[in-house]
Amino acid sequence: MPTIKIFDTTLRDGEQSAGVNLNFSEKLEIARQLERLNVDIIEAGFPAASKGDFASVQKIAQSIRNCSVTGLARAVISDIDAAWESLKDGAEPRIHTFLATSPIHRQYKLKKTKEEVVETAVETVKYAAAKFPIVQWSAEDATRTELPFLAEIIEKVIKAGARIINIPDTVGYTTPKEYGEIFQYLKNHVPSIDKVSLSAHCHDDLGMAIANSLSAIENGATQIEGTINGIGERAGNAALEELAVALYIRNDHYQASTRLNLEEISRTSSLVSKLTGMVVPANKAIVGRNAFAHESGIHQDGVLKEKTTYEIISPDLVGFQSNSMVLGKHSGRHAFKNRLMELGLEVSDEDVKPLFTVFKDLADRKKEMTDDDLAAIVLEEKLSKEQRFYELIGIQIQYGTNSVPTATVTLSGSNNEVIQEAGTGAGSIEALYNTLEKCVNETVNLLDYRIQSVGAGRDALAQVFVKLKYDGVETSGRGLAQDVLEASSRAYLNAVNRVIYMNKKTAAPAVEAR
Ligand SMILES: CC(=O)SCCNC(=O)CCNC(=O)[C@H](O)C(C)(C)COP(=O)(O)OP(=O)(O)OC[C@H]1O[C@@H](n2cnc3c(N)ncnc32)[C@H](O)[C@@H]1OP(=O)(O)O
Ligand SMILES: CC(C)C(=O)C(=O)O
Ligand SMILES: [Mg+2]
Repeated sequence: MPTIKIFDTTLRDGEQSAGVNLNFSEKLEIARQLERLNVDIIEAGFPAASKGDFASVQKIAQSIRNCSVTGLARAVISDIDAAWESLKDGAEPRIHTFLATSPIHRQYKLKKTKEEVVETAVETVKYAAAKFPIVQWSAEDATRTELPFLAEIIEKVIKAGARIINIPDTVGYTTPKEYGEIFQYLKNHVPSIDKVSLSAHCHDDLGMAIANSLSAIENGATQIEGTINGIGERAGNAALEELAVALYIRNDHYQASTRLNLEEISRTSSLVSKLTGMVVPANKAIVGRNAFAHESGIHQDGVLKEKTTYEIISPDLVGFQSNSMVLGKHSGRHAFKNRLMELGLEVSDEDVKPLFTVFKDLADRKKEMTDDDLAAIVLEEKLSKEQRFYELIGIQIQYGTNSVPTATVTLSGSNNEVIQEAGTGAGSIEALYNTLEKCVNETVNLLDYRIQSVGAGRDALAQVFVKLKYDGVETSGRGLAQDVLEASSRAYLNAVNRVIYMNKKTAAPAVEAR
C-alpha cells in the first residue's frame, strides 16, 4: 500500500491568506507542531521574499530535525541562493522552485515564449541541483497548460536534476476527472517520469481541492501539498486534515496511507487558527466545532443506539477529547506543567511561574479551564513575551444607551513610564481605540476587527484579532481576556508592539539575513 508524503505549506501558501501575518516565533511554534503531527515536508516560507521570511525559514530548518524543510524560490538565481543560505543547515535540505507554464501566465505575467520558459526552467533547475540534494519543480498553473508542452518541459527539468514534479492547480480550476487524466497523460508522455515522484497542489476556488487531490492519488501522485484548516491564497488550499482522514477512513477505497499522527490534528488546527486569526467554520469537516455534534432527534436516537449509525469518524481519532475540563483554581504548579507537556506546549522552567500566575488569576474568575483555554493563555504569554513595549495597566469604560461612550486607559511605556489618556467614540470599542491611539504616539488605522470565544459558556474567554496600520506598517494582533474590552485593548497593543519589535529588529545590525 503506498504511503503518501504530506507536504505542508501552511507557513508559505497558508500565510498568503489575506490578512494573515505570522511572526518569527509564531511560525516556529507552528513548525514544531507540524513536526509532532509528523508531516513529511514543511514549506517554511519564501526566503527571498523578505529578511523576516529568510530568518524564519533558516531558524525552522535549523530547529526541525524530523521533517524535511523546504522553501519556495522563483526561477531566479538570487531566489535560489537565498533558499540555499536559509536551508543548508536543515536535516534534509530541499528547494521548491517554480515557473508558470500556462499560455495566460507566459503571455501576460512572464512575457516569455515557450522556448524562453523552458530555457529558464532548465537553467535554474540545473543551478539548484548543484546546491541541493533534493529539487522539487512546480509548473505553476499546470492545469491550464497545453498538455504536450507540459510533458515537454517536465521531461527537460527532470533531465536537469528535478526529483519531484509538482502539478499545481494554481487557480482551483480543474475537476477530479480532468486532474487525474493530466497525471495519466504525463505518465504516458514523459519518458523519464519513472525517475521522479509526482506531487499534487490544489486550490479550493471551486470547492474541489480535496476531490482533486484524491483523484491525483488514484492516478499516481505520491505527494500531496496542502495546509492545515485549508488556509491559503483566495479560497485556500487542500485541507491536509481532511485528506489524511479521508485516506484513513476510506482506506478500503484508496488503499493509501500517510505517516500523520492523526490524534495531533485537533491541536494543530486549533494552534493554526489561534495564531493566524482564521476562525475554523463550525461545520468544517474534521475540525469544525460541529463536526461531531448530533443535533436532531432521529440522529441522537440513532447515535445512542449505535454510534456508527451517524458517526463515521470518532472524535478521539483526531484528538478531540470528550471531557476536556482538567484544571481549575485548586490545581497546583505540577499538575499545570504536566498538562502543558501533555498538550505539547513547550515551556521553560523559568516561564512556568509567570504563566501559572496568569492561569490562577483566570481560574479564580472562570469556572472551568479547558485545554483550549490553557493553550490560548500559554501561547499568548509565550509568544508576546519579547514584544512588550506598551503594556496594559487598566481600562475603564463608561457606556450608556443615551450617553457618549468614554474610555480611560492606563498603560506603561517601554521605560516603565505611566501613560494615561481619556477619549470618546461612537461605541465602546471606538472610544477605547481612540484613547489607545492617543497613548501610542502614532496614527493608527484600524483595518479589521474580529472577536471569537475560546470554548463555550457564559464565562468563555474572548479572543480578539485586529489588523491595523501603525507607523505606516500593516500588521495584525491578538488579545485574550475574559472581558471583550480588555481582549480588544490587548489585541490593539499586541499589534502596535509587533511593529515596534519589527522596526527594532530590522534596525539592529545582527539580523540573520544575508
Ligand atoms: C502561485 C504562488 O503561490 S507563487 C508564490 C506567491 N508568493 C509571493 O509572491 C509572496 C512573496 N513574494 C514577494 O515577496 C515578492 O513578490 C518578490 C520578492 C518575490 C518579488 O518582488 P518584486 O521584485 O517586487 O516583483 P513583483 O512581486 O512585483 O513581481 C513579480 C516578478 O517576478 C516574476 N515572476 C513570477 N513568478 C516567477 C517565477 N516563478 N520565476 C521567475 N520570475 C517570476 C514576475 O514576472 C515579475 O517579474 P517582472 O518584475 O519582470 O515583471
Ligand atoms: C508555487 C506554487 C506551487 C503554488 O503555490 C501554486 O501554483 O499554487
Ligand atoms: Mg498555491
